[in-house]
Amino acid sequence: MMKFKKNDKFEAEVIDLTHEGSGVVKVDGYPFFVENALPGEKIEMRVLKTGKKFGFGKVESYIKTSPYRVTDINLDYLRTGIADFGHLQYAEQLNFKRKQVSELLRKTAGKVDFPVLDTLKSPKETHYRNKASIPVRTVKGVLETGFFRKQSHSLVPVEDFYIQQPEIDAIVLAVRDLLRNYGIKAYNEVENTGFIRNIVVRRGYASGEVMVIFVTRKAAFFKKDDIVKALTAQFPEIKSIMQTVNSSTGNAIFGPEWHTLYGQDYITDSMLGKQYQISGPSFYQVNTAAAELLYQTAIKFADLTKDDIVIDAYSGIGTIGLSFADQVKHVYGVEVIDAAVENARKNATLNGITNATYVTGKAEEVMADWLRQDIQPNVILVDPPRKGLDEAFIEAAASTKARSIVYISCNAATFARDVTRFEALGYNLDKVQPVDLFPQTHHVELVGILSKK
Ligand SMILES: C[S@@+](CC[C@H](N)C(=O)[O-])C[C@H]1O[C@@H](n2cnc3c(N)ncnc32)[C@H](O)[C@@H]1O
Repeated sequence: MMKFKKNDKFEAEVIDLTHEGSGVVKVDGYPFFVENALPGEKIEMRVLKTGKKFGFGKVESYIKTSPYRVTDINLDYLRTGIADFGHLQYAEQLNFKRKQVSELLRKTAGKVDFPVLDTLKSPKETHYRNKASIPVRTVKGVLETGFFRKQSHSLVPVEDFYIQQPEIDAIVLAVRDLLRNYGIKAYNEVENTGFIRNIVVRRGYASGEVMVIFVTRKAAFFKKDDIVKALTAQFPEIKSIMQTVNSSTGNAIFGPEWHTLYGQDYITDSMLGKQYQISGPSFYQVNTAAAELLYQTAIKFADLTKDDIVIDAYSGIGTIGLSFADQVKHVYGVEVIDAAVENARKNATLNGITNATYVTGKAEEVMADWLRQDIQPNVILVDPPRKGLDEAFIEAAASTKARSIVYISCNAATFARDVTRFEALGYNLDKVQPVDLFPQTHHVELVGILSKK
């Protein structure tokens, strides 16, 4: 039985860290999750909330602190989740991520002591993000840009986002000031009123080209021309200003309607020596330099030859397949977002690549079509979103008897689940390499390779 109630205080030892960066304290087997508490620390804790299976606590004071603690972190970064691992030294973040992958492989895939490789570190530990998606709300009567407090929709105003390129922060602030000056109303999600929901800024890591996207509740944009003129005069690196209209009440950022307010509907950046056009709705890895390491690892694992036919499933704008197309016979890509497929086709042309075919559709359906067309891949590379692979996709992929499945994952839990499915269909997990694409945060990225038994 839980013997504590709200506001009780007691001394406790922090024994673990959740995958989202909260410290874990256990009293008679009952866990409390505590923000800003690291394993090995001794704290005086105050109970915030108790539930049936777990509770939440707050550090009142530190009796002993961890040698791995970062002491000068702005606590708003932990509270908002902008950098929910920002209080842990970087080398320990890398260890924690490796252990987490290893633990999920044990729990979900029954792999005891699988030799997960040491996490490859990101070339940049802070200020690495090439994209910001910043909510706009009214706080104390003033239009503000910032980030939501964890598990809430209460906006904490932020000016230095710590993990974003500083050039992006400067543009967000300039947009905020223009919106204030022209009296534009921030979105109110409770009443579904107001105009500006989000400001999205994407900046090419190598090119420095910038796209600004206004996410609005309605199409009619008061003072649009003045805002566009002022912004482009201040930041000549802005090559594209877009508006997307999202009148839904859900959490999705982009709406179905897009308008080009200035310049092109894309920016160009380069990765691994190739040029890529990126449009507003398309996915593009947010940490370019670390993504290059991730792709290089995937390519090394695939051990490609000139005769290989490779499927690049969940291909986005083609950044993976096009980076190795000149080493293989043919690349077949599939991606559900049409604008991204258009980018991928254009990107193939831009880089003089003629042996890559891109199809719009769901990977699980297109994979079955390819089988019917007798396309016989030697290697299948997958890079799905967090929910992982559809069972129909796994069955179709395994039925090709491809030499290897190279699996890039942003969710080690669904990766471990899908590994068990592939293993039941004749594949063996050989290697797993975490690559840190998201320093200072709990997010884990990895590449694994499964070989035909
Ligand atoms: C993690 S991103 C990877 C994109 C690309 N490989 C890259 O590295 O930039 C996952 C991609 O899968 C796409 N996607 C989501 N569900 C899909 C599905 N069922 N079939 C095909 N693509 C899908 C998303 O639009 C997104 O572009």
